[in-house]
Amino acid sequence: MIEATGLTKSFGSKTAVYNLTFRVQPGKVTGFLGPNGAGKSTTMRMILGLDTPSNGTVTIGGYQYRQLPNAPRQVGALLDANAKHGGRSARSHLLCLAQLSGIPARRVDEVLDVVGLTQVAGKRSKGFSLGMGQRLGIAAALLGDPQVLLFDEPVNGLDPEGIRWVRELMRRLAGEGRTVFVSSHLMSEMAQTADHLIVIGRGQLMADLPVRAFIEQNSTGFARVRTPDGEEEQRETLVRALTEDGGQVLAEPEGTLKVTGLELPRISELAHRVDVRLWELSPHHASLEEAYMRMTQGAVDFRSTADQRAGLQGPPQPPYGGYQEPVVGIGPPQPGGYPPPQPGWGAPPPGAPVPAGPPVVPHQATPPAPYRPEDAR
Ligand SMILES: Nc1ncnc2c1ncn2[C@@H]1O[C@H](COP(=O)(O)OP(=O)(O)OP(=O)(O)O)[C@@H](O)[C@H]1O
Repeated sequence: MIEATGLTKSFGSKTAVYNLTFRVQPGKVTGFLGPNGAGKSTTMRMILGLDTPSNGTVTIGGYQYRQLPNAPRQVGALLDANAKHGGRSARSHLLCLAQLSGIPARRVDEVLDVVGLTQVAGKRSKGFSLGMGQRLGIAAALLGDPQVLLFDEPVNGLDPEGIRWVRELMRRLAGEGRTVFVSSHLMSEMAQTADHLIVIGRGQLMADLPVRAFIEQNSTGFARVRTPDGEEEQRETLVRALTEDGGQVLAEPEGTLKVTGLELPRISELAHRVDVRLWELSPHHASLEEAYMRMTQGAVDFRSTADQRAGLQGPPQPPYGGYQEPVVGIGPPQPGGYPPPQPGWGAPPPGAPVPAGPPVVPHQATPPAPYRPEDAR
């Protein structure tokens, strides 16, 4: 198990990680998520003794990494796939690492096989693609057959087949009872890989919970409704009834309606009342990606703006301005697609985990601007 308590790291006046407390349990894949610059790599480096915490502690199996007996046999990590001598072949790179850690040389061929690099084992790694480099980094992490594994963005540069392979590998390693801690930006990937999530923003803990609970607590449910095709009047009648009853209705390109703010039985009742037949009425949840975006929106360090093009003339427009997602509701259609979020719609629902607030413990480090739920609106 990995255990962090009050973990803090400052670089000069920059606080990269602030007061992080969490546990990473064995037998599970724990996803470590956060926007760019959130502090994921810094945290992983502190776990591995590569950075010294400014405050707090982090241990693996009760020991700080540097105190761990025979650490390379207990902990394997992929931090930076480029951290290798490009002039060496994949095999000799791994052989060097094995020798340094007292690992038998035959293990090198085993891990090359596991990551699918046997055929290029004699080639210099500087000619490797990003994906091959990632595979070599994963091979190095597996060398000591460790019980604890840390992977920083392991699917970076991998093609879909490679991504699936990493996913299966992580699941298999956790299934063998190992502790697997993996950072990623890809929520969709984590949804399929992780059992548990630790989410940070601006170095602070924002969520620590099972994937399923994360989705349930952070996603706004919605109903998808379909009225008989070609019966526009029926559809308009239903939209009016739903919006008058407090629902928000969005037309989807496939002809269905996305309804929020009303329970399914209520939608059914209203449809019955206005005599509209339904071809579909189904419950849905926002994806993990949507929940994550909403949670971390206020803690993003890097934001893009629309390209103003310095007054340059834009490319020619299609004659009718291109496709715009229609907005259904009473009144004239609004420009720009979806209407603005309503109060309580798109914001974290009641009961959602409250992100780490202002510090309670006096501290030398300057906390980063605390995340405020209103930032996400
Ligand atoms: N050695 C360093 N010196 C100064 N600042 C640093 C150092 N290492 C990290 N930082 C800063 O700390 C913050 C956290 O960086 P970190 O790399 O841990 O984030 P991350 O979540 O891993 O980001 P990414 O997903 O983009 O890799 C960033 O603002 C970064 O610029």
